[in-house]
Amino acid sequence: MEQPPKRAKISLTGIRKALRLYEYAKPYRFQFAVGLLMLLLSSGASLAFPALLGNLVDAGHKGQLLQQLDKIGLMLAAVLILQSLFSYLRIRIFVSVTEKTLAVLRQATYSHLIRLPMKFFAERRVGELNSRISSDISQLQDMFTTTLAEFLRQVIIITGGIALLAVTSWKLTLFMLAIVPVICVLAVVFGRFIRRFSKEVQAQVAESNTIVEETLQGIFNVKAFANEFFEIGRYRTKTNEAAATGIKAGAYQGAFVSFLILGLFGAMTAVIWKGAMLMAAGDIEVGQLFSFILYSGFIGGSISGLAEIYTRIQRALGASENLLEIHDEPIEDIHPLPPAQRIPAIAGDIRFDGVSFQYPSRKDIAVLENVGFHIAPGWQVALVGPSGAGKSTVVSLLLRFYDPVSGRILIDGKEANSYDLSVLRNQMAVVPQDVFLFGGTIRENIAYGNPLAGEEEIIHAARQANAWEFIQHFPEGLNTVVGERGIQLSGGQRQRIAIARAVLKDPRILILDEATSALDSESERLVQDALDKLMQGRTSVVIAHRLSTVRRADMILVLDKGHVVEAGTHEELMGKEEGLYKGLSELQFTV
Ligand SMILES: Nc1ncnc2c1ncn2[C@@H]1O[C@H](COP(=O)(O)OP(=O)(O)OP(=O)(O)O)[C@@H](O)[C@H]1O
Repeated sequence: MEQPPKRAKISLTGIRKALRLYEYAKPYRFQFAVGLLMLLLSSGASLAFPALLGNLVDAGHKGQLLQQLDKIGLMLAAVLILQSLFSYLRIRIFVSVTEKTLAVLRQATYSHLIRLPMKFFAERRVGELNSRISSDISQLQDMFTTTLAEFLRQVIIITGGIALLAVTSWKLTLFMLAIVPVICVLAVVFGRFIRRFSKEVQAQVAESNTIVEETLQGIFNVKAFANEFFEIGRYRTKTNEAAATGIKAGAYQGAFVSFLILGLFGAMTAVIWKGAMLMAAGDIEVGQLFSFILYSGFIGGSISGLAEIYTRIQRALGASENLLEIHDEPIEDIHPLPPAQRIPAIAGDIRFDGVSFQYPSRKDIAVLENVGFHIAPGWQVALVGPSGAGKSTVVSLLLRFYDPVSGRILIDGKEANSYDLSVLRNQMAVVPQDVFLFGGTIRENIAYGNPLAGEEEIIHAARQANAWEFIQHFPEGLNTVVGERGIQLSGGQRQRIAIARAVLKDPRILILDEATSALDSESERLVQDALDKLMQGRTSVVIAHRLSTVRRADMILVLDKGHVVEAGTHEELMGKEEGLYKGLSELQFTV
């Protein structure tokens, strides 16, 4: 479910922090200043409007010459035209500044986000992060395009309006100020109270919808457990609750409308009544009363509007805090590699030396303890062991997604963290268990291994990966779109695309996470054959789930509960009576 937007208290430090985001708007500050000027002018023009209308009424009332009436009429027309022109320019300028600023902010946020270390992503849910960022940025968009302008406009209207009123009649102004703002504030508070109810109804309806969604998605389980009536009951309770809250909210809503009629119309009547008294006493003119009422309406509207703006500013501050939190996270030391730096920089010798590790999110659980092994360049090494033994963690450390808590990882005899991270990762390729294909074409998916590769190289890689044959069979060949709106590839085909990607990358160290789900034997043969070709002449580390594929490995590392418990070739390990490997392999072949 979407989270409600975060609201931050409006405080000086909060505002000062949020102003850091202003950096992104800095290049457009002159444009912004012009926008502000337009705002001032359009607000000023709107203040002139009631005064002129009042003059018009006065002139008419006093039976003044048509000439005089025409003059005021023309001035009004000019004010109207200017106001609409200023507003048009103000909106255009603000929107243009906002769009440019937000584009830069979006780019900066994304480019920071994608360079954050794995640790950051392991601790957060990606979907949440995604919706968080997009909603935070749209809050800021609101802030820059409308909220700020509205806020300034309303402040100008309230202060300017009151000043103008006081000049006309301070007696009536005091009377009006004693009533109108109070009613407006009450209306806002009451309105918020009611909104809380409607939010509650929405939440309850959403909960009942979740029941529908979950049970329909999991209809197999509902039916298999014969829980239809249990679910009907659950749904009935939730919908009845929502209805009860809705009915209660309705009662308050009715009261709110009555209050508005009584309060606002009452206030208006009171001001006009007082104004009429003053007029009778000869204190003010009819036109002045007319413009007085218009100004009071403007002021009342602006006071109510400020409450909404206050909430929007809180949200914008909350959104800035969220974004700044991401911007403040330290990023990985990575950078784009020029083609010259893509050439092999290592031979592929890997040594783990007393490596211990815990995940930063769960520091109490030792995932690897004193793990040591040596892999010579060109070796094929299999990592085996029960689920949760730490196989994937070894690979994550090798990729330097995390650093060991103690011990050292050496690549070609040099500490892994003494290498440039981008250069090191560029020497490695991963063929994962669940191959992730992007929604683009097959060509784009293969070229992910080396975005600079040309057509020839891509085809060569596809051939090496035994993928060319099936790709050729698609009418659009390499340009076939995969994923959601394109062709769905089979598990074996996806794996071969991933292998082609790795071929194209031409790494010194290859990491394979063997698929757990079995492919059919033909597909399995093609994948295995492609992998064999890929592994030639490189150091490869295979997380092996099916022991039948590790027989030919130069070394098998058996992990259990974070320790390397056995190491050796298949024959050596099979020779160990009571050994874990022997046990596992016997278990697998008998099932
Ligand atoms: N990001 C993480 N944060 C915290 N703990 C984790 C994280 N990833 C894995 N672990 C824990 O580390 C231990 C080792 O996990 P790992 O994934 O390395 O095992 P594995 O041998 O690859 O298992 P499998 O064969 O099931 O994939 C497990 O207990 C797991 O719960």
